[in-house]
Amino acid sequence: MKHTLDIIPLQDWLNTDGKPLIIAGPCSAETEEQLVSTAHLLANTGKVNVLRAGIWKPRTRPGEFEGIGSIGLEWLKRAKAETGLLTAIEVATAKHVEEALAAGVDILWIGARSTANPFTVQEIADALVGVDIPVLIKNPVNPDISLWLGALERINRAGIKKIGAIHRGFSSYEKTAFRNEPMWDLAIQLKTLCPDLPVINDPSHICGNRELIPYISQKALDMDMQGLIIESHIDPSVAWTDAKQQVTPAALSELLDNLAARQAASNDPAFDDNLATLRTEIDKLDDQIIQKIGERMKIAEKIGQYKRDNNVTILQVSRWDEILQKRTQLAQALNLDADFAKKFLELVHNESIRKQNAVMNVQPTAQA
Ligand SMILES: C=C(O[C@@H]1C=C(C(=O)O)C=C[C@H]1O)C(=O)O
Repeated sequence: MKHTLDIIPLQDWLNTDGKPLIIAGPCSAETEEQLVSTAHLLANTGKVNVLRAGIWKPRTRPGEFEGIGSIGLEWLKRAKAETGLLTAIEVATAKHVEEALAAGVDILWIGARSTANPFTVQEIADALVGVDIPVLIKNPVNPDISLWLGALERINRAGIKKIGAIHRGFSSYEKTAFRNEPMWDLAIQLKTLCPDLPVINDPSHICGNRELIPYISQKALDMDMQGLIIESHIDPSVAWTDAKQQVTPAALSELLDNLAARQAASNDPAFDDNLATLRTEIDKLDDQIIQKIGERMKIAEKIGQYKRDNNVTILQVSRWDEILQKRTQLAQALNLDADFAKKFLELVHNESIRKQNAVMNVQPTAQA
């Protein structure tokens, strides 16, 4: 099902010359000198559209640096006046919104912790009624697409049509190479539900370290995302926050140069022809896969009838183990990922069990 947000497309409110939107700047505004000099270096690359800076920082523990506060807005004004860069900051309360608007900030974003809290998002939405300013909404910390959509809807209902989403990854219990798990499938779901919604990737917060940023940035462009927000500091080694994930403006410039720009479509007719031929093959194979799965389920149902007539359990662990082992081996021999093969087989097995259960046992309807 498609989602109906009333959106003004990104290219109608921000000209990026057909290139991805690049937002860059320090995690936190620390001093006037740090912010303004970083802004100049970023502007001089000619590759940055918007200067970002954290003014109020949501920190996990008290006692850490919680942002420089309102004075930082004056520094941002100066950076904008001197470089011509647009400016963007995070807002988390109605007061932040008021101050940001009064300071002439160009773009607001809502942070991941705020997106997770509908009261906060509503407070921000109420403060934005009657205002024409672009608002970007980061995914909530927890992998819940409804919360992300809900926040987009709240802001949209306040009359903000210049909206976008920022994919910054999700908290996960498992420790991986990433600070926040990308869980690309959620960003893909959002793009599928809201095809007109610009989605921007935040590789800095996904990675938590400089080294992985180029890889994630390229993947984001390959996922047809419209831009990148990357933390950049004049001297990351002395940054007051997120030191490990910030890059110098020079490193950012190099990183952007090395990204392969991709288009959503090609205008080469030969490419289109070849793609169409290959897609026909995929269509045929998909049809066969679904047909074969249908046939397999019919046999499982037949087995269910036998089991019912002979009072044999549905689940047969040793048979299932054997299938899992043999088919995963086959999958690997065919260059398929073992994990993928396992997940696929598990899905099929669960459905086979559901089908047999339907044959063998009548499920009572729950009383209202
Ligand atoms: C179909 C059967 O029942 C279950 C489903 C299986 C399957 O779908 O392959 C395998 C083992 C059982 O857990 C069976 O016993 O063969």
